[in-house]
Amino acid sequence: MTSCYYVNQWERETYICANISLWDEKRTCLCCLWHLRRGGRVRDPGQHVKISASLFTALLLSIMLPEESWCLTRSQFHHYTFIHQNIDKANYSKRLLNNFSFCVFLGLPNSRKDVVTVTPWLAPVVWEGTFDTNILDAIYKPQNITVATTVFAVGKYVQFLKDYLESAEQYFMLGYRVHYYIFTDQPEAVPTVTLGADRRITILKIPGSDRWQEITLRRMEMIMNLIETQLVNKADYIFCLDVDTKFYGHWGAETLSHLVAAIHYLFYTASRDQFTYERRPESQAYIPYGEGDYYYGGAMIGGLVREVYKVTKTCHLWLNMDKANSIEALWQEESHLNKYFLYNKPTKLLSPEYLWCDPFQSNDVKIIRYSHVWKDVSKVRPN
Ligand SMILES: CC(=O)N[C@H]1[C@@H](OP(=O)(O)OP(=O)(O)OC[C@H]2O[C@@H](n3ccc(=O)[nH]c3=O)[C@H](O)[C@@H]2O)O[C@H](CO)[C@H](O)[C@@H]1O
Ligand SMILES: [Mn+2]
Repeated sequence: MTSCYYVNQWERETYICANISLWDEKRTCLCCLWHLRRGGRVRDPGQHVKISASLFTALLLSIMLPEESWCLTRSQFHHYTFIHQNIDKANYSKRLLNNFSFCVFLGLPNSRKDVVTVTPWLAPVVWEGTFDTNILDAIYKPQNITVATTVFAVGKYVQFLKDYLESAEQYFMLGYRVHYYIFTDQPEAVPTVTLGADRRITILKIPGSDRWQEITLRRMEMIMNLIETQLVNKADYIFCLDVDTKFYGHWGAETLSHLVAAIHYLFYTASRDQFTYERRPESQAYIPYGEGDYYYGGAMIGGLVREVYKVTKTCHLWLNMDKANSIEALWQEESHLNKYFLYNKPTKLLSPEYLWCDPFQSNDVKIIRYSHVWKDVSKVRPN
């Protein structure tokens, strides 16, 4: 057993990281090790603080930790996530809630051996088989949270709304308070969908556009404004989603975290130099070859409202800077999001189960939860 423990103030999150064997030998926090291995510098080494042995031992014992790498994220918001299979559920969460104001995320290297379930910075990657809905619901439901979602349906994309909404009513955050915000140039075309208890829709009228790139780009600014004017203190979490999509399976509390990104279905096995990042240094979205963690899809951004606010504000700023320099990133705001997530690591990643595309198939993806429907772009896009 290790006798070495640090609280690592790294990126804006606080992690407690431990890997029993690595720590015994090297006395180095895993996050830093990862940076060192990649030729980078250790960030803020002065901020590594030892926590008390008794707290650490209590944590280890209380969660019956397997001797593997794991990570805890401290939360000022007092929410707790625990993902593990072999524990006495009720007893566990009670003990944890009583003893620690920690939000525990366990990337479970053992639960799925065929896919990557934890990132190099020790954020979990959510796959089927890595979480327990009963535990998560027991933790989140009493907190009475509100989950906002935004979706844009401009021009011919209003045709996707019906399936999007009806399927979300079947699978998305069931049992939680959900507030859909629909941005559209045709409020009258929003279909009437029967909503479950505690779920509602707000329609926001926005101008149309004759460039699809413009529509997708403008989302950042509009979501930022929505958060500023309507969501602060009204919603806890937010998911910003594409409309040309459908839910096919459970999407629940396992997706909640500070900052959540989804791995793009085309790139989850690709190497970083194959990622379609923006490669022109003139753009604010520029990521050089040799850098990058994952390629994230632009069709899903999630997390605490205040975290997503920062994403949209930063991307909006970068988009404006690019515009002033007459450059548009290769994949519009998706390119900027990828840049943002490179320097502000998501605290949770959703596997491609949560951002799939209908015609594709994969052995790793045991269940498709949310997917792009096939669209003939020449028929639905204005240009
Ligand atoms: C899987 C995935 O991550 N998809 C991303 C990808 O292509 P996509 O092909 O998925 O982009 P898209 O055509 O679906 O456009 C993104 C979204 O903008 C809205 N819209 C777009 C056009 C229009 O005429 N009306 C309208 O309402 C709509 O909500 C749509 O879902 O790249 C885009 C930017 O280049 C976005 O980052 C998408 O999220
Ligand atoms: Mn789309």
